[in-house]
Amino acid sequence: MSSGIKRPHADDAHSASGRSDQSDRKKPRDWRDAFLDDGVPPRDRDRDYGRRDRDQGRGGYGDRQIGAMMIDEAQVGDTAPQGTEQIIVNVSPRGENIPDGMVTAMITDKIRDMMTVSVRGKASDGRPPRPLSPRRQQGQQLWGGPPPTHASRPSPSAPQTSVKLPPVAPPQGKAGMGQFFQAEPEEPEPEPEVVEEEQDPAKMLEERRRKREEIMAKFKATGGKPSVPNVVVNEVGGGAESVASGGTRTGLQTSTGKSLACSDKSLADSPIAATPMLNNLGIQSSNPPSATPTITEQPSLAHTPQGKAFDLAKHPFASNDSAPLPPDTQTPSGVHADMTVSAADYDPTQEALADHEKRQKDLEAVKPDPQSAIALEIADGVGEPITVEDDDSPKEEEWEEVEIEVDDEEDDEFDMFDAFGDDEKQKKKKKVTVRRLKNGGQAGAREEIIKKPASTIAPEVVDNVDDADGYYRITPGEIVDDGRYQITISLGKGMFSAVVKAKVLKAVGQERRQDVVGKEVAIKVVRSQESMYISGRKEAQILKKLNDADPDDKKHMLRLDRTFEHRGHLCIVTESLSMNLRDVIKRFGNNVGLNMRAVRAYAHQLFLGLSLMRKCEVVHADIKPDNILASHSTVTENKTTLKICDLGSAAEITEGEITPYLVSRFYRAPEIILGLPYDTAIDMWSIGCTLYELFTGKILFPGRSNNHMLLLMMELKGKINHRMIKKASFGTMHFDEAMNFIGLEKDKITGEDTLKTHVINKPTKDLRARLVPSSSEQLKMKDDELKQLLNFVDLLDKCLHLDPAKRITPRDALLHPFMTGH
Ligand SMILES: Nc1ncnc2c1ncn2[C@@H]1O[C@H](COP(=O)(O)OP(=O)(O)OP(=O)(O)O)[C@@H](O)[C@H]1O
Repeated sequence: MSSGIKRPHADDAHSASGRSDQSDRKKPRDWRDAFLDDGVPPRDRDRDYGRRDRDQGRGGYGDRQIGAMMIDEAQVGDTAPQGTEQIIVNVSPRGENIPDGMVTAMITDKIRDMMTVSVRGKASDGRPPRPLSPRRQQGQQLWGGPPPTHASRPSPSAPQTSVKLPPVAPPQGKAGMGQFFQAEPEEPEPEPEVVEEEQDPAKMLEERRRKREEIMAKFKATGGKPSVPNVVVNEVGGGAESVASGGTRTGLQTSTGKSLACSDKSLADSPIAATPMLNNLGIQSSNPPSATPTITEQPSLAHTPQGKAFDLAKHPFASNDSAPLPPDTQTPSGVHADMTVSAADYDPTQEALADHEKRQKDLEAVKPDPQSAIALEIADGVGEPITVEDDDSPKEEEWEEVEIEVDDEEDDEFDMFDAFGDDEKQKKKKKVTVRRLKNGGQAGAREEIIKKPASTIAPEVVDNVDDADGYYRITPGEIVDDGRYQITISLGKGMFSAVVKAKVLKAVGQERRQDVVGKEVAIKVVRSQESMYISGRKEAQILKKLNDADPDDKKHMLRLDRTFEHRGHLCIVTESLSMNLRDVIKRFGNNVGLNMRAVRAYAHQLFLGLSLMRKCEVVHADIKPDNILASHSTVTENKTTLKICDLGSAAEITEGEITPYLVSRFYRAPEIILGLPYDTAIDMWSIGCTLYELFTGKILFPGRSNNHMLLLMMELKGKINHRMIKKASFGTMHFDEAMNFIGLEKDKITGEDTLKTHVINKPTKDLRARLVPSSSEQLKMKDDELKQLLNFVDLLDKCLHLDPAKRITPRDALLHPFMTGH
């Protein structure tokens, strides 16, 4: 049985401040602006664009209606000088049924043709082109050619001059398309030298479609979810109400089109993106197509090569970075209106603090046994020994910490007045903290642990070393542990500790190879509370076990140096790393997430870490972006190597005690909430939630409570099986006798808590629909990008299996096609 010390996690209502309004998301400016002719200045148009999309319930292309549009004409701006041209392509509904992808390809091809004309064209009379007006020059900086700005366009009221381009023979296979691009020059135009690569877009598209269908067919069997809404809510005492979202579908199509938010990214890595047109638009991707990550780098079971640099941010035009907003998070019903919670805005510490008391109450049921816990630590040889005296006192006695004054034994310097026989010299006093049992602590006879006195801070500040919450007050420059370390800066603060960066000042003990003078370390200064102290010792003990099992440091587990005590605080010395993954999301993927390559590289490292824990039979029990640290390369500024940290909730599998508050709520597996026995599979669940968050920048299950968490899980993954519910310690809190889910919800009108019975048969939401763009957008993706995205969805699906027995293991995850690329 465990020590009974488990860290509390919040379970209160999630702050509404964490919500992000998706409707505020702007569409990135892109080359499609060239096809808008709404007379709105570009910046305003961006905003308006989004509004129209929302209002009309379709997305992405403004007035252009997908599947029913034609390219009307290409116009050369009336004021364009010879040899250059301003191109405005009007896209207007005609009723013809042209697939969206084809329209895009047609437009892009045509514009590229036109740009070719622009580059190669010369005036028939040999004159150089007329200089551009300043306004056009400005525009040309953006376009590298004609500016498509509002100012340079004909106003809606002014007659537009439609001019035919010089005769550019439509390429083979484009029969019929040429008519859409009829444009005539205002003045006789020079005969351009048109060098046209022979292309057959229809064939190209057909080929892509065929490949795509092959890929989709392969994945259909594994991940497709039904599109039929099927969660029915029967309000107790009321009529049935459907809470099905509007966003469910066959798994590949988005009904709202909002998934197109990131769709423009697809162009950068697609063959289309490589056209001079995009280059001329000034759209530079820091991850050009040639740098597209290959997905066969190393055997996945091997360790990740250190320092292999990769970008983190999503690139505005990278197709595989599509992370559409979950359409099913935007239900007007309001039931799940709080679904979209930005990962960057979420602060789990606040939540943990709010729930601390609740958790303490919960722990009272299982009284911790500090004696056995401490004795166990000593037996394991973690850190420095703590004096523990035999104690046969009753366990129910309460502990207290007090400060007492004792003689300073170190005050034994030569005293010249001794020579005069001053035997009565007063010894200096110093303060020490002792921990003793409240009921039997008379005359100090029951003192248990003598903590180290303050040795490096002036006595006058001794009383003031902790703040009101028991955090040690950090003083940069302070020297701790008998001159061994000097604190430099604060690195972060959690529920249980303040973490500082420090420099090694002296190496103590030759056996400590890690003590290199000048080396930077992190010191976790645990809060001065008994439960946290014990929890900290346990953390060091488990970290040591994991490090010992990974002597070559290949499994992405934080490295422990040693522990010591400072002024009543347990201090855990570890390697010093850079920012945690929540900060990485905030900095490189705020609200949109990181790019697929980074997610894949991080996933690999996390699965390796998890495989080590599984091998050592250790459950981390608090995996979340906050507890995963990235290393910092001062050379490349890359955050490429991860380490799993904060093992304060970790325990041996055999110690796993049933508590519904283990793991931070958003990352909490269903078996914990239900009160079932658990193992390392709970960490796999948390990693699934974390990977989703890394890729989308959104929290997957932002439940307000454990009960709400279960509802969100079942909406996405279907019903929890009856076997699990029957065995669950807390099953009756969430399910009725007929195994229907009982949801605790706030009444929208009265605000009162009400119970609703949910008959859940199948999932109503779809992971794939949340992550994979619409089929028309898929046409713009490279095949391997689409395959990788679908593999990612499949892997997440397996990490998030409701039944822990069926959840993917770390080893299988490392061999999954998303990781191997096969
Ligand atoms: N080795 C380290 N190097 C750099 N920063 C660190 C290190 N360890 C911790 N930190 C920073 O301090 C923060 C708090 O650390 P940690 O999560 O271990 O503390 P905690 O008190 O156990 O927090 P929690 O509330 O998550 O349980 C981390 O999120 C991280 O930003």
